[in-house]
Amino acid sequence: MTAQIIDGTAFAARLRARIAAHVAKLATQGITPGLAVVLLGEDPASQVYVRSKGRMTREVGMASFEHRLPADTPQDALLALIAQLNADPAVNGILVQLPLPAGLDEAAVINAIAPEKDVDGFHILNVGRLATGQKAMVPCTPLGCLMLLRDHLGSLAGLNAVVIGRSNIVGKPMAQLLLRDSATVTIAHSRTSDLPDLCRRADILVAAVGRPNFVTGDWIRPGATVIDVGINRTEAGLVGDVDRASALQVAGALTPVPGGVGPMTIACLLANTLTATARANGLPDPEGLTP
Ligand SMILES: Nc1nc2c(c(=O)[nH]1)N[C@@H](CN(C=O)c1ccc(C(=O)N[C@@H](CCC(=O)O)C(=O)O)cc1)CN2
Repeated sequence: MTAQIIDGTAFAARLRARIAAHVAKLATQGITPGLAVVLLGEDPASQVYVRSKGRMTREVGMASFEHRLPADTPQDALLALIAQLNADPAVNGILVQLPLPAGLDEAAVINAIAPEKDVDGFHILNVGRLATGQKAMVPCTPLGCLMLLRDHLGSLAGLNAVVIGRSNIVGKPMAQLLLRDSATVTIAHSRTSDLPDLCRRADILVAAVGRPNFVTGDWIRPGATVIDVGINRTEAGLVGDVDRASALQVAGALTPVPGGVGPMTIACLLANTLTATARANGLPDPEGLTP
């Protein structure tokens, strides 16, 4: 068997085109969605992501506000900037690029963002809303994975899903979204016993562990849909958490790295910014952009 490659780059481009059409419609009502991105320090990968976010925000017709601060910015100054963005009516979405430099309290920073502008979906209120099935802002990477899964599989109801990784950014919200779609969900992690055997029972396998080529073909149930969230920079270049060559022989479908989940992250950030703008203006949620 040779797995189908799920083309996240193409899907994300179509999603951004739909978002641009929504933004153009809002412009006729005098509304321009605004996204503020805050970057602290000089982490090279974060700089690339923030630059891409700014470019794609402008490409869909939204206003982009970039705030670049030194790595040694005191927490008080960062919280003061967030308070200013919370109060700014031109800003509908606020994102603080992670990871933060050492010494800053990530939870305090995230929870200082107004929940309705928290387009990352990391604020404790949005986490709780997602967990209890209420209207929330949903983290971008898992939302992108869900869109790819629904597009490929249709209904996820009754399918066995295994999520490897329990991070707040990907693993936990991914599990919540799969559960919401009536999959039977197991979250696995470094202490899970007999992980390969557990994975072999999965119709949907999501790998979000941050270890290059961790999941090999012999862990995969024949025909399973495999979502690779890993972005690992190695001497061999950028690789995922899934060993592509062996996985392709067994899986039914696989997201590649690069070009799978990664591009969906920024497209879903724009989707969330549009959703936040619609809600701020008392308009219905744009169709197909929220779970
Ligand atoms: N505040 C946040 N910080 C971080 C998030 C996030 O969602 N919110 N996620 C990641 C980084 N990230 C966006 O910020 C991100 C990662 C990867 C990609 C992407 O397009 N990847 C490409 C490869 C690009 C490359 O060469 O590096 C791909 O997989 O095809 C976009 C955004 C951590 N921080």
